[in-house]
Amino acid sequence: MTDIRLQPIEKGLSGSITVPGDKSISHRSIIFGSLAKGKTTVRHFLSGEDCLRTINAFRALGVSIEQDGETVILESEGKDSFKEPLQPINFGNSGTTARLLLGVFAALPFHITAYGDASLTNRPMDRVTKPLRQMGAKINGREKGKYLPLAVDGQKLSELTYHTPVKSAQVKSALLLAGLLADGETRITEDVKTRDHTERMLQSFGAKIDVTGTTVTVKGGQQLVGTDVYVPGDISSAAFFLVAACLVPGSDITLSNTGLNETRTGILDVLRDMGADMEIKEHKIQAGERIGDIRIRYRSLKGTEISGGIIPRLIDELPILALLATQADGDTLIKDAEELRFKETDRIEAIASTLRSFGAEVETTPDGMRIPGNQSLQGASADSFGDHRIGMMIAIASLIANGETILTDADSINISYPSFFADLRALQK
Ligand SMILES: O=C(O)C1=C[C@@H](OP(=O)(O)O)[C@@H](O)[C@H](O)C1
Ligand SMILES: C=C(OP(=O)(O)O)C(=O)O
Repeated sequence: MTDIRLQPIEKGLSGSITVPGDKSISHRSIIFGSLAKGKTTVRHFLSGEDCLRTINAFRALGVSIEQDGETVILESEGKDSFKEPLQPINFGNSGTTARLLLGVFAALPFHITAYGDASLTNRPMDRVTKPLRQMGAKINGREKGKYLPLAVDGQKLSELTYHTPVKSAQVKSALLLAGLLADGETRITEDVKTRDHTERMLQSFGAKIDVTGTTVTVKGGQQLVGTDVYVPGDISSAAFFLVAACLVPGSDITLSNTGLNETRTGILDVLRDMGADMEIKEHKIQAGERIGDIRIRYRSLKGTEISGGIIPRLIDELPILALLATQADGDTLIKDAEELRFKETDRIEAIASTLRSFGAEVETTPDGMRIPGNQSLQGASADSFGDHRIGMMIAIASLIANGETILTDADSINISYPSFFADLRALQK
């Protein structure tokens, strides 16, 4: 476990970078490329630990996957060419790998055991195992299949019509994947629209789906066809530098080729609402995903309320937005974000204890927190708790805290952003 010593910076961030590929889209490119027949070439793939778990799982099923840095080439004959893995599959720290692959494994004619690290072993899987069982899936594990490790006895699944009670793109995606491999027509409805990369990528791999409001319908038995995927920069990674630019006076940075899918751009709406000085140049659509450059310059911001339908559009950005809130003018209130309690850590508690270790005041609630603004931060010794987003939040806090900060367990950042410190240094030149 690496500890890193960090100092406040004296001048604003400047320059332009492209952050690594989107984590959600990178996972899906491997899943769909493996299920497809033919060759799939993925460019600007995120080589973070989570996405490598997804690659390893499909290699264990016999798919040929070659990775050369940010380029991944898959050659597959589709699911009928998969073979039964002889060893348990390790999902590591990755909730997305676990939930989405349970949807796939449930429909394959194999016995597969899967496990994860200590954090993932405590995250709920029944949000997918319950509806998958309604389709006929046979999945067994602790507490009636609530937690990993899980043993899946793949079956021919039947169609499902389901209104999901959790605001989760992982649940929706797991069920759409199972539906694609099942008989009949599967129809998933959610209360609030969550990220829709699965829907977009299914179509770019040649599947026909119907999206009406917040209901997605997929017919089973459609064969996907390999294609080329360019993965946009991950807005959830860009978020750390968007906020850094709003924290450090004099900053003027551009994050080029960033994903602008509107199910992910809640942070841009919040920054605008807080008064940020931001310009967006949208320039292309790749495989159904919008991409553009975001230029942001320092300006002092005001507090806001973040609640309701915007929450799924910025769920992973709440740690870094909470840090920003400590520096805004006025209070910030975060509500309806109970899903934060089911991430790599209980992020409501992890955010609050991290900000408190920097000397800030935070009041937590069951579904969010209230953060007063205009607080001064003191350098701290702060642990990432093994949570990559908390680790990066600590690193950005150190830029404006008085004195030295020691980030312990910095390695967790490799989960989603292995080049984080290199990119931060590039913006400090
Ligand atoms: O579908 C995905 O790729 C993801 C969905 C979100 O999780 P939930 O579906 O649990 O909200 C998000 O927090 C996670 O980082 C990635
Ligand atoms: C919650 C996250 O990921 P996952 O659920 O895939 O572990 C995240 O990246 O913040």
